[in-house]
Amino acid sequence: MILASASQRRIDLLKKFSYDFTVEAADIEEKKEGKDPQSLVMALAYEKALKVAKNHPADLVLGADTLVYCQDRVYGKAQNRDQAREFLQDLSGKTHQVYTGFALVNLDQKLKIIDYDVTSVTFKDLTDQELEAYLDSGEWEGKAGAYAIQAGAGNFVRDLDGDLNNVIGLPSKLCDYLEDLDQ
Ligand SMILES: Cc1cn([C@H]2C[C@H](O)[C@@H](COP(=O)(O)OP(=O)(O)OP(=O)(O)O)O2)c(=O)[nH]c1=O
Repeated sequence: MILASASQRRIDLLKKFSYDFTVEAADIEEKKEGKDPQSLVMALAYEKALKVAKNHPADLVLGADTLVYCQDRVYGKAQNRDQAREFLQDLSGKTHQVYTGFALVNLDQKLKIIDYDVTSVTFKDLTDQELEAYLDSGEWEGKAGAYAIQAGAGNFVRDLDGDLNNVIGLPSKLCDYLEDLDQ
C-alpha cells in the first residue's frame, strides 16, 4: 500500500495500525470550501489518493484529509500566527467537530472506497496566557484548526466524543476496510 500523504501524524498512525506501506505525498491544492464538511474531506482524500494512484495503477493507495468544523465554519490549517490565534479563540469554550475523510484506490482493480468519520471535541475556555504560550510552541503549524490534540493542545480538551485517532488524521475504522481487503 502507498500512503499518499506528507503528514507525519498519518505515517505514525498507519504504523500503529500495523500495515506495511510506503509514502508518496500527493501535492494538490486543498481548497476547503464550497461543500458540507464530510463531502469536502472525502473529495480531498479521493483527490490525493487518485493523484498518486495514477503513478502506481497496480497498487492500493490511501489518501486522507482532516478539517475542523465549528458553528458552520470550516477550519483548515492556519496561514500564520495571527490566524492561528483567531482559530483558537473561536474554538475556545466550544464544542466543534473534526472530520477525516479517507479514500482507498486501486486503479487496475477498479477499487474505490471512500468514507469518513467525525469526532466531537469540546475545548475549555482558553486564557490569553495559555493561548500565547501555545502559539509560541509552534505546534499549531500544519494542523487543521491550528491545534494538535496529541500534544500540548490535549490540555485544552474538556470532552471528546468519538475516535481520537480520527482527530489526529486517520480514523480507526479504516482498519476494518483494510482487513476486508486483506482477505
Ligand atoms: C485537529 C488535528 C489535526 N491534525 C493534523 C492531521 C493532518 O496532518 C492535518 C490536517 O491537514 P490535512 O490537509 O488533512 O493533511 P496534511 O496536509 O497534513 O497531509 P497530506 O495532505 O499530505 O495527507 O492536521 C493533528 O495532527 N492533530 C489534531 O488534533
